[in-house]
Amino acid sequence: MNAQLQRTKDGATEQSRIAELAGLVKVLRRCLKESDGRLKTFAANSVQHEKELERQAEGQRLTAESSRRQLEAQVAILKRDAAQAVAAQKAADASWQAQVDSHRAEASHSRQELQRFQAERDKARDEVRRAEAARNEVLGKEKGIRREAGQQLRELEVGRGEALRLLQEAQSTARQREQELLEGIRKAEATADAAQQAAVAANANATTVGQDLEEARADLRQTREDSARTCAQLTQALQDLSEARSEASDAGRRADGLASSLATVESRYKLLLASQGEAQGLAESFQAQLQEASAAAEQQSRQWEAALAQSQAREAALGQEKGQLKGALAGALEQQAGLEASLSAKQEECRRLQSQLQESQHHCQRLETDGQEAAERLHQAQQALQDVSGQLQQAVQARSELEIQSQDKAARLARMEGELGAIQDAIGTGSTDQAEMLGRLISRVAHLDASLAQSRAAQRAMHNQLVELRGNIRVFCRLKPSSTAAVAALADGVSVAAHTPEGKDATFTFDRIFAPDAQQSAVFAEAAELVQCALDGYQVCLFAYGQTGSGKTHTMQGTDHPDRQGIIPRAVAQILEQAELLEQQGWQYELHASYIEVYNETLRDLLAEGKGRDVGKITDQNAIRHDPHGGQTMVVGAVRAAVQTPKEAQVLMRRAGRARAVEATAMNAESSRSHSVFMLHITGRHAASDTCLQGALNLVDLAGSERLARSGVEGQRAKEACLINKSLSALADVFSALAAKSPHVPHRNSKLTHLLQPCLGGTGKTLMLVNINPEPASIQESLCTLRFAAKVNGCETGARGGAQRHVTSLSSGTATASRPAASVWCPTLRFLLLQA
Ligand SMILES: Nc1ncnc2c1ncn2[C@@H]1O[C@H](COP(=O)(O)OP(=O)(O)OP(=O)(O)O)[C@@H](O)[C@H]1O
Repeated sequence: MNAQLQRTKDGATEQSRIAELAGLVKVLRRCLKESDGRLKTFAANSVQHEKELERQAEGQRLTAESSRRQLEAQVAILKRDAAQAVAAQKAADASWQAQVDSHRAEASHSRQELQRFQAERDKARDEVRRAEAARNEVLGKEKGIRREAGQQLRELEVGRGEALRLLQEAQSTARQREQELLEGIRKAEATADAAQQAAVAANANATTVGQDLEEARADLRQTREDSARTCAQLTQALQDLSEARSEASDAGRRADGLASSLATVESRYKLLLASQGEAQGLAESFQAQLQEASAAAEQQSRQWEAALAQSQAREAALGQEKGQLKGALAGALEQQAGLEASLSAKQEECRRLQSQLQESQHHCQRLETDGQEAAERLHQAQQALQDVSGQLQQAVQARSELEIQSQDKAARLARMEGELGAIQDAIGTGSTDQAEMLGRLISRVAHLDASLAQSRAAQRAMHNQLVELRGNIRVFCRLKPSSTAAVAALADGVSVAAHTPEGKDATFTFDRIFAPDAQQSAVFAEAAELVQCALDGYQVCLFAYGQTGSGKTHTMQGTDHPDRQGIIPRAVAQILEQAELLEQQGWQYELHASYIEVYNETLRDLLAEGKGRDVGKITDQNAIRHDPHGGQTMVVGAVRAAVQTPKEAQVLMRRAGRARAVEATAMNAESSRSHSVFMLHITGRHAASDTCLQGALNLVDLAGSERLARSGVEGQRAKEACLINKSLSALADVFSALAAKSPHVPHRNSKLTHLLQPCLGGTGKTLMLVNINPEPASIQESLCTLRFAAKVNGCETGARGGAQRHVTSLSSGTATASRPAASVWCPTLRFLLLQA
């Protein structure tokens, strides 16, 4: 236009200049009209932008305000809880301390008493021991004395017996001898009497013979006459006489013999008498000795008896003493037993008190830890609050900046309108300023676009911070409707109370609790922001965990009714909707879905065409392939179906639903006997920023954990149940390793954890939806589930670098795993901000 004007100035004629000027005026008018139109459009755009910005700022402010309020409420609750906990802890401490002190004093008193009794008992025992030793000594002595006395007595008895025997022998010998002698004397006397009688008879015979001789002489004379006759007779008589004489001499000899034998007998008798006297003397001496020995023995025996009596008396005294000591000992033992019993009772009580003390200390420690945690959370919350207040201030500042900018813009608009007026005025004088103004306006529009983009980037950064603040492993808990309930949601919206069979109430806190009346849409609204992260290049996993029949499939899939649709169809719809919205910003998204079943530790493609249990079975043991650069995970051999509309996704889900292993059990008429993983691979390309994002959304409906006794399954079903429980425990092991910050996380222990490794490894984002059947009959399973969920809730994945996006350069294809704060542009978030 300037050149045209210049040309006009330089060489045209007046006419042609007028014509040219007229033409120029027309051109200027057209330009003016165009610029007018563009200005109007710009003004409309600016107004729209301004409104948009205002709306965003308002939304931001409201969000920040509500976050601030929530945080303030949380802070207040935490402060109150912490104060209550500290007060309760102090009171409990004081009471326990008092109890412990009193019990300690009692225990030490009892200990002292026990020690005193033990000392007494020891003394009594010593005395008893001494008495027993003395008694044993006395008994030993007594035994020795008795033995000796017995020995001596026996010896004396033997001596006495010997002496008696000898005496008896001597007496019997003496008596025998005496009798023999008496017999001999009697015989000798009889013989002497007989010999005397014979001699008397012989003397009488001799007298008679003399008389006869006289008579014979007389007769001789007489007979001389009768001599012849008498001579014969005489001779006869002489013969007789000689015979008588021989007989008399025989008798004399015999009398001599008898006399000598009588002398012998007499000497023998004398000898015998002497020996009898000796024997008598011996016997007497023996008798005397015997008497002496007997007397000595008797004396000794008396002495021993006295000693025995003494020792018996002593023994009796000792026995009595022993009895007394025994009594005392028994008393002492009884007392000791009593004391020991009381000591053990005291010790028991002491132990109980100590354990109570320990428990209370543990409780105190727990309370302290809770307090510290609460303080930490408070601190974090305060920091978050500060952050949020900072963000709020920033937002307010941004808003005021925007307001200033809009005021600026209004002023500029006014100025521009003025300028326009001036241009219109200056139509006759030239359009140089108008052209400059147009240039300025164009650059201003570009500047406003840039500031709008900046403000959106700030919003995204804030959103990411918000999601980061909420943690990369989050746990929601949903309670199934039930007429009777042993598990109930608390009013704070983040806790449930479970009434245990022991009659206690256990409280569990999670990121969010859905009461039994929570609608599917409300559950999804909370999960939506995580779903959204998949569009930004994150590996996202959302899984439903819980006992069989607790509502996992209901939560994840729901039914076709729009109000009862579960998370999977809603997530797909949201992602498609967002992808469409982001197209306006230059993003092109591609979605591919796979639907994998893990049944009895075998992978199956639920989207495979065909019928029968073996259709889609993936036999390749290495079918799961993870991108080493943190990109998408593929299952080799599984269908990857392109998804462009929610309808297509629905068709896929129906196809998968038909193929899924479902059985009727005692707990659920349609129990899922497998884990199903809906894998949505999302690839976003942004040519202007040379960016390619690869995210994944894994939506998992786990098979229900079950106790075989309750679910009533047998055979193949029981085997299934065992494998289900095994793979669930492998999942629990992965979370335990993450919670313990173990260097090794056992992802490969089951197909399920291997498949979800990128999401469960600490670099992805995970949401666990815990489904609880609150009916009292399921309380054991509910407690197990809640405990496991609490463990998962305690997992900290920040140490592993936190969640990372997978971003590559479209031109070079090089990949970068980036943290949310990196400069690469995140495509989503407006939706999330509105949700938040
Ligand atoms: N929140 C709920 N509101 C209404 N009905 C529910 C809810 N949760 C579950 N149900 C119903 O309870 C029954 C069992 O639920 P579902 O099949 O989802 O359990 P599941 O945990 O998937 O069991 P399994 O592990 O055995 O497959 C279904 O009929 C379902 O419709």
